[in-house]
Amino acid sequence: MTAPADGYTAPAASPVPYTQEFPVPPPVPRGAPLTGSVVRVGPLAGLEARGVSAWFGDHHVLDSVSLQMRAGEVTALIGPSGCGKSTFLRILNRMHELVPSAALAGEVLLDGKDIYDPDRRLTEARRQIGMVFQKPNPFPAMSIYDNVLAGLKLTGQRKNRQAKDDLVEECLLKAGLWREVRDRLRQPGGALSGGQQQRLCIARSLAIRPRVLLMDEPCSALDPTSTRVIEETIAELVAEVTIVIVTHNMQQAARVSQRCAFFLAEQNTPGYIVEHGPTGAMFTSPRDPRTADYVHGRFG
Ligand SMILES: Nc1ncnc2c1ncn2[C@@H]1O[C@H](COP(=O)(O)OP(=O)(O)OP(=O)(O)O)[C@@H](O)[C@H]1O
Repeated sequence: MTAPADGYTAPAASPVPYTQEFPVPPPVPRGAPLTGSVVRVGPLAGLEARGVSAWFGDHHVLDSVSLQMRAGEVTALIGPSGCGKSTFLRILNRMHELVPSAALAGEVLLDGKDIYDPDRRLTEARRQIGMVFQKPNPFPAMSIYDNVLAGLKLTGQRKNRQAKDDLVEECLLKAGLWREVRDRLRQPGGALSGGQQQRLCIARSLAIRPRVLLMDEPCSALDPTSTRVIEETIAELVAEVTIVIVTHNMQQAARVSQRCAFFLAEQNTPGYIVEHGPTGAMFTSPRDPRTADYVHGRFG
C-alpha cells in the first residue's frame, strides 16, 4: 500500500459542548431469539481501522481514519454525502482496490490481524467480511434457494443436499425471510419485493459465514415497513456477526447502532472522523458542534 505525500492535516475537533435534547427513538432489542434451528457461527470478531487514508488517482478522499468496530456491536457510519463513508466501508473488505485508480494506506485488523497483510489471501478477507449493498442485487433469474447458496461456489465449498437445505433455511431464517418464502424456494429471486430481495441478499451473505457484515445504506431503496424489518433483522444478527452500517437516516442510526462515527469532508479536503462514540452520547451530548448540527439535520 502506498501513500502519496500531500501534507494535509485534519482539523482538530472542537471541544464545545452541546446540550440540546435529541429524541432518540427506542433501540430495536438486540439478540432476540430467532424462531427455528439456528447454527451458530464462529466467535465474534472485532474490526479495527488504523490510520486509513484513501485516494482515487490524485483525489485524496480519506485522511488517517482510525476506528474500532467492536465485536458483537453495530457501528453506524454517518456523515454528509461525499465524505468517504462508502470508500471506508469498501476498504474494510478489500473492495476499494478493485477500482484501478484506487490507493490506500493504513491497516485494517480483523481480530488483530491485518487483512492487507501480503501473506493473507484476498478471498479469505472477502469471505470473512461480507457486504450488503444499497441496491438489492440478487441474481434475478436464479431461484431463491440458489441465490442463498451462490456464494458457496465462489468460495469453493461443497455440501450435500441435506446440508444445503439446512443452510438455506438457517440463513433465510436469520435474514427474517423464511416464513415468506419457504413455500416458493424455487421461484426466481427477482420475483420478490425490494425489501424481500434485500433480505435475500443478507441471507446470501450469511451463507458463507462472515464474521463481519458491512451494510452500505441497505434500506435507502426500501419502504418504511421493509426498513423496519431489516432493522429488526440487524438487531438479531448482531448477536453473531459484527455489523458496520452506512446510513443517512439518523433515526435509523439511533435505532440500530451501539456506536456511531461521524465523518466529514470540509472544503475539498479529505474525509476524516470528527467524533465517534456510543450512539446515545453522539445524539444527546456530542462533543463537537458539527456533530450536533449534523445529527439534528442542520446540514448535510
Ligand atoms: N470509483 C471512484 N472513482 C473516483 N472517485 C470516487 C470513486 N468512488 C468515490 N469517489 C469519490 O470519493 C469521494 C468519497 O465518496 P464516497 O462514495 O466514499 O462518499 P460517501 O460519504 O459514501 O457518499 P454518499 O453518502 O453520497 O454515498 C467522493 O468525492 C467521490 O466522488
